[in-house]
Amino acid sequence: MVKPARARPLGHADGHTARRDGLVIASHGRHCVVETPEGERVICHPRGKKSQAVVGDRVRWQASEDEGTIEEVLPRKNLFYRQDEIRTKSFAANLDQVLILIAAEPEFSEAQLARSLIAAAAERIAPIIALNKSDVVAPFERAWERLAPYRRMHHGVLPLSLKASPEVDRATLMKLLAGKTTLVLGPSGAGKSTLTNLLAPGARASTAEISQALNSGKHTTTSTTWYWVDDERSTALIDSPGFQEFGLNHIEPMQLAALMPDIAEHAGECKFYNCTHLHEPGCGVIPQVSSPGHPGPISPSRYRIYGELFAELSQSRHR
Ligand SMILES: Nc1nc2c(ncn2[C@@H]2O[C@H](COP(=O)(O)OP(=O)(O)OP(=O)(O)O)[C@@H](O)[C@H]2O)c(=O)[nH]1
Ligand SMILES: [Zn+2]
Repeated sequence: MVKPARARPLGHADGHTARRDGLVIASHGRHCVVETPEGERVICHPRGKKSQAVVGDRVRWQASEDEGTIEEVLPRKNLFYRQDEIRTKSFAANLDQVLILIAAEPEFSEAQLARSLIAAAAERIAPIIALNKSDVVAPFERAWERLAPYRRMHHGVLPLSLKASPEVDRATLMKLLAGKTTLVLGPSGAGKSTLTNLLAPGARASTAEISQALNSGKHTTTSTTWYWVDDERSTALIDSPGFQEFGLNHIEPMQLAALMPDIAEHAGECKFYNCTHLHEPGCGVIPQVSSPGHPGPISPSRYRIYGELFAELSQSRHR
């Protein structure tokens, strides 16, 4: 329930109200919803630029009139964001992991998948890749095949069928998610709402309520929302749109190789310490790229994505 906080003086005789702890569970434009340790929800505004908070932030806030003011954003463990030419957009803070949900259909974009993995790696956030709709057999087989390079990486790929085997999938997911804060990302139609409804059945009603409170009835959607999976409030999912446009402008081109595990594995074998792995003689990466008649550990698609991103990030830096 989103309740306005009452402006009651808490503790201080000099008239100041006390600062209280809170967790940001939704944000929209400049205001956000803060949840107290007791589970009360309060609409808050930042005091200034410095107290601009994102979902997942731990904050100190103070009750004012009928709402609240964020006085301080506590230090973040990480901040997951994307950045394009125009703006930086934060997804969420203080994450334990990112669950990237794609599906047999609609066909997923490997470039988008790679980008989100790079963004997670840059913030040292562990990724889980799940491929949904295993019941749609032929498209699933094609998608599973396309994911071969990702299945070989440390995180692997988790097959799901959220519609056909919800109970089995719920149990599998709960083992991975229990006690953690997980950001769920994925293209439209992959099954994000299905997953959220399966794990946090009250989620839809709670979003509707939050959106309404934040927008005072206007028909705009909340951008990012936090859902508790359990009554004890130890396991959380964060739902966020924006998988489609995953700008990585905050990443240096020379950082890229280190953020792609299959390329990083061979990037230490290059002759030049500042090798871009694009054309240099003595490069340790290039000979490892698989080609017809020359199988190798780096898939051509991953290497192509590396090259495209390198060019994109170099260009955006030279403007
Ligand atoms: N065949 C099949 N369909 C599924 C499965 N999981 C979800 N779907 C269907 O896929 C469609 C999209 O699922 P949603 O959960 O709405 O997807 P979403 O990612 O939330 O999509 P947006 O709301 O557009 O972001 C729905 O029609 C679901 O019923 C599955 O395991 N198998
Ligand atoms: Zn190299």
